[in-house]
Amino acid sequence: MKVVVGTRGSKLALTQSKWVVSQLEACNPEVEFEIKIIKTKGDLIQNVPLDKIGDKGLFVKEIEQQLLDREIDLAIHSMKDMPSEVCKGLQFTYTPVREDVRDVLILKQPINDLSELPHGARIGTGSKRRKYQLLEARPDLQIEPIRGNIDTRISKIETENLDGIVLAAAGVRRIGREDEIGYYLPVDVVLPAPAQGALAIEIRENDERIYNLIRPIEDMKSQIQIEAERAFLAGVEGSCHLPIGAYANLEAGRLHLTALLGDEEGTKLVKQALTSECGSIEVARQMGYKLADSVMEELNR
Ligand SMILES: NCc1[nH]cc(CCC(=O)O)c1CC(=O)O
Repeated sequence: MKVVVGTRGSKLALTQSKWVVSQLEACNPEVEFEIKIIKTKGDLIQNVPLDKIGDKGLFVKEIEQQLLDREIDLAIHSMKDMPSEVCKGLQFTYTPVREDVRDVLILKQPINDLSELPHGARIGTGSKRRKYQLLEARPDLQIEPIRGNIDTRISKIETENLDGIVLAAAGVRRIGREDEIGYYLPVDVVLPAPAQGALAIEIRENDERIYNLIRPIEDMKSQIQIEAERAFLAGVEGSCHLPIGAYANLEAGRLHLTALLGDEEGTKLVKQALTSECGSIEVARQMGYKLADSVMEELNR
């Protein structure tokens, strides 16, 4: 039996897809997996700032269409890049175990505390979530907009003479550049994006044949956390135009969900947390929606 796996062609996408495929091969020795690279619209307009193109589906639509058309059998994405609404006719399986959720600074000189960054340091990021939270901790920083894949962004430290840039730890580690991480931003300083560090395996709805190949690498704990974070995202109808963060941690049957929402200009950032007994995805989702309502209420007060 042959199974075709669709992925974007960026170094990060390919590395993580190869990692998932090697896990799947180990559990399904009788199956031949083939990786198929699919170009998306998002790959073709690398120079446009992300908040100008808005639509999150940009990096996934072509891949989802090939799933629906049976050109591929499963697709692997960064869950963080997936729109909160799942594509009709498709479903996510329970994600494989999640990487480090934190954001990091890539710096010329590593630091041990955010206060060690020079006054007025120039930090590159195109994300409002990262920008406004960093400015809350260090109002003197000069945030410069940057885009591109991870290698491109890191190279901008030199070419645009920056002191550093912000990236997700997960991506930096996956492409093997974690030596260059200069500081791990604690989640209580910069709350990560919903589902940061998590992968999504997408299949056709009710495709039991393919789902059965994936079941052995599912991770229920990651899934509960991610469902709570993505329910928050769906609840605030998250777009790339607003700073949105969410991080859920499941410990001893209790889910701690922290979430952040701000306005477009960053004049107001609301952060709230909720803790509850949680043993199922349904409860996790309800917590996400509940926190979304409460955060929106405070933002619009
Ligand atoms: N938006 C691009 C993107 N999608 C997923 C990751 C990193 C890996 C992850 O969070 O799973 C990145 C790069 C980044 O934000 O630094």
